[in-house]
Amino acid sequence: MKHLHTLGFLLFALGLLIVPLTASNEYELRIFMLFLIYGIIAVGLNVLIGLTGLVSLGQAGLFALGAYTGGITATRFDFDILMASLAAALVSALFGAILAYPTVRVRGVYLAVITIAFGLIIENVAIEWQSLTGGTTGLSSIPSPNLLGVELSGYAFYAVLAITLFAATLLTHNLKASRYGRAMRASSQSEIAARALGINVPTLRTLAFVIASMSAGVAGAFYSFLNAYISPDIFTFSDSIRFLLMVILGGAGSTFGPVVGAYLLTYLPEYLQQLAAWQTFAYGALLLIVMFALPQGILGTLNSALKRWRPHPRRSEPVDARTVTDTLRPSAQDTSRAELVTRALTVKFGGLTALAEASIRVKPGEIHALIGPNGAGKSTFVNTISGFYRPTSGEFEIAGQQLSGKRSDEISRLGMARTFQNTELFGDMSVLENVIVGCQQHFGYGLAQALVRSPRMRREEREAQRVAIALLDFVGLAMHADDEARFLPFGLQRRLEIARALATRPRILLLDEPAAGLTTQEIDELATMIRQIAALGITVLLIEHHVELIMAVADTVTVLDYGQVIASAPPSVVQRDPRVIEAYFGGQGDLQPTAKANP
Ligand SMILES: Nc1ncnc2c1ncn2[C@@H]1O[C@H](COP(=O)(O)OP(=O)(O)OP(=O)(O)O)[C@@H](O)[C@H]1O
Repeated sequence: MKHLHTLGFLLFALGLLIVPLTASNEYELRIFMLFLIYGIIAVGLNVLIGLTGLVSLGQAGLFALGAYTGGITATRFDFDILMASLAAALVSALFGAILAYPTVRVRGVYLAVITIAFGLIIENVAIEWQSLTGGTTGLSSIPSPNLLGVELSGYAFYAVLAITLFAATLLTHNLKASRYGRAMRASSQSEIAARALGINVPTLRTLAFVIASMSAGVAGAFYSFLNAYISPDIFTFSDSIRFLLMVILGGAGSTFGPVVGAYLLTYLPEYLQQLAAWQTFAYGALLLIVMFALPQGILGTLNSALKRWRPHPRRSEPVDARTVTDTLRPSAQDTSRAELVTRALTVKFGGLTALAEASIRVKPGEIHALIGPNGAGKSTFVNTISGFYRPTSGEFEIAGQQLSGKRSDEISRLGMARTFQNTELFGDMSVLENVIVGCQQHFGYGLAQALVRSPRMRREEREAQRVAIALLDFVGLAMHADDEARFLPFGLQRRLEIARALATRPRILLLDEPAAGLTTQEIDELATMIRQIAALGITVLLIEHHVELIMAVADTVTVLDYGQVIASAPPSVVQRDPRVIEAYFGGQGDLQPTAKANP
């Protein structure tokens, strides 16, 4: 795929060089320049839609903001094209960040409505703020573009647009292949898993909004120079839909998809002009047909076909067995740092007390099982100490460090990793990528380094790959490294979740019902793996119903009933504790491995 992308960029550059030469008149060149401007919007919007999975129907508003900022700064302050587009980028980025704020709370259709409202507000402000925008008459006499005092002729302006689109495509391609793009894709597939791996999802979404807004803003400034005139009716809601369609039609998430989409949706209306009254109908019908036939968009479908057609790469790199130990041990070596203590932890849901003053001490380096009948509060306990629920009262800490009140991503970065009762993998990503997302919190490279693929970025990515392969080998999945995670059998998906959690280099690993749905042989293998993990110095908190597994591996068992801790002792003691037997069997039977623990 890497070589295909290089070839793609070469062909793209060649196309951008050759096409303007084929333009026989100024009109044709202008249409091509319009495509470049739309391409810049679509490429930026692709970061939002294709990577984070969020939808904006307000891009025309941001495009207008950029156009007015560019037009006003050029006419009033004599800004050249560089300064005007920088100003437009800044203003739109600011509005993009504001627009991103609600995304922390809402998604899906609500987010779409908010972005529509934003677009409409901008359109109306452009109409009403006459002294600045010229109202419905618009802003005319925008000077022809100049760069550092040199006027840009038709072809020179074309070159500026072409270079910008090429650079935007390259930068977003680099972003996609970096920790940022990977984290964006991960958070769109499972937000809770992303948070549990230390990813700050709201910040990431804000970044995607800002990138999409900046590119719309810059495109807007270019547009004001190309048109020399702007008015509110140029930036309508239907333009927002067109920009969205460019991304979806071309292939959301693919590198060149938005460029192809922008090309088609710039030229299609032109070609369809001959159909006179049928133009809009034909336009809509064509779009419908393409979307039905190619739901992943043109390049998205092509990419999938290529993946199927190409022989599946198998990793043959030798796995360095020491890597797992080297990676995991340093973080867990100082075992005193791996103690988890909760004090009178209480969680109430309305009138229901799910967890009642639960005080539990998980000693460093031990395998500590948390059991209890259905509804006892185990999941509530796990979700609270991993930062997904806020405790009503009480506190908890790792190695003396207070964690109550911290977010799930912060808790993950402080050394607590978890798996989920219902596996939460990033299904569309490869098995290897899933584990690399886990490694990411130890990366040091920043956004600028990601955008230019700096040597540090490449070094850290290579190192993460090495660690991820070693971890996959550890859980017996190395040969599946390049498979898509969703195609793994269930038992292997559970192992992948463990490898991914280990990639964060945790001090404490929470395993939430890891044996659920596994065969007897898989459970035996899981027991061995849990012991190996504990041997590395990592404290394991195991929430489980499977009594055999608990008796086989646990050093201590804590029993919850109606949210209260009713016992905490070695397994042999707990299984004879009358209170535990009462909780499970109403006073009859005993908690032997053959007994069913989850009635
Ligand atoms: N988000 C929530 N809102 C309201 N009530 C909840 C919520 N989560 C859990 N509960 C309630 O809290 C109690 C404890 O539930 P919890 O899921 O923690 O138990 P559990 O021990 O994990 O059960 P299971 O073994 O079935 O997973 C239950 O009565 C449950 O209905």
